[in-house]
Amino acid sequence: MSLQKDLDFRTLAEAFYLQTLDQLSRANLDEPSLLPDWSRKHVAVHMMHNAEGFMRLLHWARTGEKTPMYPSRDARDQAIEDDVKHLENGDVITMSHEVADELAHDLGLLPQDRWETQVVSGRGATIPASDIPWLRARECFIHALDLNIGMTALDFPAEVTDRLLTDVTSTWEDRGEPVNYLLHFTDTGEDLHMCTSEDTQQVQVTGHKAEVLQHLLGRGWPVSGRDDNAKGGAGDSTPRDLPAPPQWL
Ligand SMILES: O=C(O)/C=C/C(=O)CC(=O)C(=O)O
Repeated sequence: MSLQKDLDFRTLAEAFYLQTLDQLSRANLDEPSLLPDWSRKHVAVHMMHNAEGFMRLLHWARTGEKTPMYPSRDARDQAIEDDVKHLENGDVITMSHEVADELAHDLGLLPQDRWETQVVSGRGATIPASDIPWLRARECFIHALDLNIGMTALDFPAEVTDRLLTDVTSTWEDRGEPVNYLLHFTDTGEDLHMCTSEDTQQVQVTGHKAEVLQHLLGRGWPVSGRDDNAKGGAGDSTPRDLPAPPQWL
């Protein structure tokens, strides 16, 4: 995947996320997100901190000065809780826009020959700086769903759905997570055998590629007006029968 493509995905994703956030009033930012124990405000604050963390990694790549994304995972979690408590809801929405602009600015500052500089992600993985645009893009797309206003993976561009499916597979493979899925996509007619362990009982999932993706991401089955979905999904396995997938990140 080219760097320019990932930069374009990031721009698109940021707009997708901010348009979702902007539909919330100040008051309903306090309501639950799709993530356990997190309000929508937790998601929004995390997204601001995530952009700031990626800016620290871009600084690292640009200057060589080692500036980690977060001091530690615990410090990251505490900083989210602190800002949820202390920031006004209206300020969180305004600052979310500002920080996205700052990140776009910093991405534009990185010279061509610094993109392959190795930095350390917030999850401790050593990555080239060129991974940052896509990592931010996927945070934006997935956390837009977590804001819990009814946005679904069916709203993602098809290329993003494909890319996220590849990410889910490679993450499970890298982690040695035993999965054995036979996926049938009703929109494209494709079958995908996503298998890291033949010994694991096979689970068959049938639906639009985006619906299947959303399920595999652990965000439930999208509620839509489609007839086959209303019946619980066409094919061998209805969404209601499906076991929860392993956590992917
Ligand atoms: O998705 C990844 O592999 C990496 C993501 C991050 O480094 C960002 C975070 O984990 C975070 O902001 O909490």
